[in-house]
Amino acid sequence: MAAGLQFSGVKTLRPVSLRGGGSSCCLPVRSQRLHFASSVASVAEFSNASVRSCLRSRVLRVSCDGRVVDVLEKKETKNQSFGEAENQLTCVMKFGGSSVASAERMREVAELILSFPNERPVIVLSAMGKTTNKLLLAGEKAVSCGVTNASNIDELSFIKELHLRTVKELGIDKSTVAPHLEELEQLLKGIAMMKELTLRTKDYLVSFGECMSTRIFAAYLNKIGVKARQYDAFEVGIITTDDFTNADILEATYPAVAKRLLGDWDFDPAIPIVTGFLGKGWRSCAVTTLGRGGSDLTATAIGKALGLREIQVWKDVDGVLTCDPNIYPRAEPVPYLTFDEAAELAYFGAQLPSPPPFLQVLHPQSMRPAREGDIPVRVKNSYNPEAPGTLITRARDMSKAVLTSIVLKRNITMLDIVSTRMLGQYGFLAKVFSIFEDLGISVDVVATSEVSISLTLDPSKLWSRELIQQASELDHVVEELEKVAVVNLLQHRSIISLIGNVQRSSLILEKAFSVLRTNGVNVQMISQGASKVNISLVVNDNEAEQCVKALHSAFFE
Ligand SMILES: Nc1ncnc2c1ncn2[C@@H]1O[C@H](COP(=O)(O)OP(=O)(O)O)[C@@H](O)[C@H]1O
Ligand SMILES: N[C@@H](CC(=O)OP(=O)(O)O)C(=O)O
Repeated sequence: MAAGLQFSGVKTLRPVSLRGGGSSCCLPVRSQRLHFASSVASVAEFSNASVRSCLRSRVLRVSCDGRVVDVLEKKETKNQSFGEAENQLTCVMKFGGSSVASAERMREVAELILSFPNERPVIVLSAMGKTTNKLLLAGEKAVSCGVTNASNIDELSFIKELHLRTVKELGIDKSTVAPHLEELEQLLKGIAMMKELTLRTKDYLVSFGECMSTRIFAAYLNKIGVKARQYDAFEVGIITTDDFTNADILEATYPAVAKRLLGDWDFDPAIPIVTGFLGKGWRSCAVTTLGRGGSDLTATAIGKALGLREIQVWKDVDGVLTCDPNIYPRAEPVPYLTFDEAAELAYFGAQLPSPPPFLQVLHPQSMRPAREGDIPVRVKNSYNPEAPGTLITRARDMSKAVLTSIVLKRNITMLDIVSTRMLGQYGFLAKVFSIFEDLGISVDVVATSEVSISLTLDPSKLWSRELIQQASELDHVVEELEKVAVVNLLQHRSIISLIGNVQRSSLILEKAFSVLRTNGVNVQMISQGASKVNISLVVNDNEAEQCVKALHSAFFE
């Protein structure tokens, strides 16, 4: 089991009074910590100021067998802006790759953080600029370039140059990243020698991006007199499944992260600078990643773990927009969203991770921890902090809401499955879905009649596999389905998701179909999910962009 799951056995010398849920009790802190580990609700109790002030006393570190290892005194901290130890961590601020792409951007981000003197944030960072894409490309080249050429891979030179230039321009020590760059080169040589890049190695390879950006930023904050402490997510308690390149965060993460970050903050306050995107596989103990764009999920998971007031995700756009600005530049910011709307938007907005560019506004799973912890998420523009951005909360005034956003998911595989009537209706549906379950493939959009099912396959589960494996898996699905049905595999389809107030579905559909008819587009499948915020339409890939533009004009302009 991963080390982050274990409790280190930190306890205070005296009992504390803990109030929460209307009752109060008096227990040694060790018991409280074990108690809060078993319940997320108790994390909020742990954040309680009265508990904290008691915790900031002398602390015993004890070994697993109960021996006292050392006694720690809380240090007095002279901290420029985040000074008083009574002050607690207030929010998460996550900055994506575009926000920390250069030394200049890092300076601006530091200024931006300091422009909120009342906040004591946990900072989550992605890799600088396009570092993740470059690392993946370097890994792919290493497979076939030969050991002697591995050091000369263009992408490696680019990454070295970017990081060394950044530390130089920020006036911090080269040693902040030099050992990582050295190890990265060795890793690429290893890949070249093995002529193989496994998913596990891929995750280790890309982790260098976040490991370096956070070290640079923490060193820079310390240099300008703002006390900061760097954390690697895989050391801090982000525990995941072992699904390399697309891992899920496990429940054990929340108490583990709270224990580590709150414990350190209580003991010696310094702004935590945490690597986004990364985790630690609970069985393998190896570095995992949460899927492309996964730093958003790191941010919301930390927000939930610490029971913080707000989670801010800072992007290069003025918030969540009415559609992808790369498809239609006249897209406009959406001021308010519910978690449900944002989750659907993020899920159906997820793009193929390769080839680059790879642009999605929010990680598809990122709303889950925020919704579970009921913590507002604010999407802001780090290039334009004045813009109000988008506020995502549990509920919002829907009385005037019709359509909120239009989302396009391209390159989808659709299956038309018509029963051969060998099975009854129940047996047919059950058989079809059991085939998907057995093969570990999830389904996105479904429409059924008595004897047929049309569905689209969730590409994110397929993306994490090698291309050749994807093709053989699709063949396998079709082969299995053909035992009970006539199957038509349709590729190059797109899902257009209309996110909004589905209470007004007739109005939305009337308008949408009028636009599609005018544009001569035939919808091949339609589904209104139980979520009540999303109507999905499937069209041909080559018609999809034109449809999104026309729908945007009709609904928003
Ligand atoms: N509906 C949408 N609203 C806002 N941005 C979107 C949307 N759909 C796609 N995008 C793209 O997502 C990008 C997200 O911003 P970015 O700064 O790249 O985030 P991060 O660095 O956190 O991944 C935008 O630049 C934009 O191109
Ligand atoms: N660096 C990772 C994780 C991430 O979240 O990045 P960004 O916040 O720049 O999308 C990626 O590119 O996928």
